[in-house]
Amino acid sequence: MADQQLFLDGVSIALNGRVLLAVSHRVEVGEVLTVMGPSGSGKSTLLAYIGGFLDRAFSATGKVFSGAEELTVLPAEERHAGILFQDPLLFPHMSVGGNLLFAIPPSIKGRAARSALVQEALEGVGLAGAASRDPDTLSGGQKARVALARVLLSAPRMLLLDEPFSKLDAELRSQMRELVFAKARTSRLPVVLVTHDEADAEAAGGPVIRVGQ
Ligand SMILES: Nc1ncnc2c1ncn2[C@@H]1O[C@H](COP(=O)(O)OP(=O)(O)OP(=O)(O)O)[C@@H](O)[C@H]1O
Repeated sequence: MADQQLFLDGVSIALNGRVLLAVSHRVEVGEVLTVMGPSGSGKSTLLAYIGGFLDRAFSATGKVFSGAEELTVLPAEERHAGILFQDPLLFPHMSVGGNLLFAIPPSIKGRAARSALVQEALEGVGLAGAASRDPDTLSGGQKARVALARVLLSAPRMLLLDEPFSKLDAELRSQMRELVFAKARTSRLPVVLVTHDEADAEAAGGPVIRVGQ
């Protein structure tokens, strides 16, 4: 289901009768659309609308398409949005491999096939051999890589990034950006990135939308 452009068709989101943001944009495969704006301007809310988990406090109009398919008529679990937040949100009671196995769609059967996908995903983020590790023993940067591997294994149609680099120090941050954007290109996924950091927008290299100004 990758390889589909993401189309935000006249999306407008309001809170208590006031429009927070309005966006119309086609995000191409491998492209990163960066959304910037002050705190409270509705950036995370836009990702929630795309992903299908908008809180009822908001009212929204406009459609979201993945290729020709309208997502806004589908429940969140059928939209296949891959989301990364500030926090990697790994399950602490599972090994790294367990966290990754959990994300693989059930349509992929067979223990050996699933296990091979986990190994491949870990190699792809520079963590070969980490499957048996306990997430609590990983550094912040390593956890972020596991979260990336996990979201890619879930066969998403797009990546929605809610400040996923903001807790990393400068060097890790720049490495992680490059890795995420490279994976989006090779996995043929459109990306929406929410950030406060101009350097993120620059590294993303795509269009930038400024909201709440
Ligand atoms: N569940 C909710 N019910 C009511 N208001 C909410 C709810 N969630 C967020 N808000 C409000 O909606 C507005 C937009 O919030 P949102 O989290 O989208 O902003 P943001 O631009 O992502 O901010 P930040 O940069 O601080 O993460 C804010 O004024 C926030 O207080």
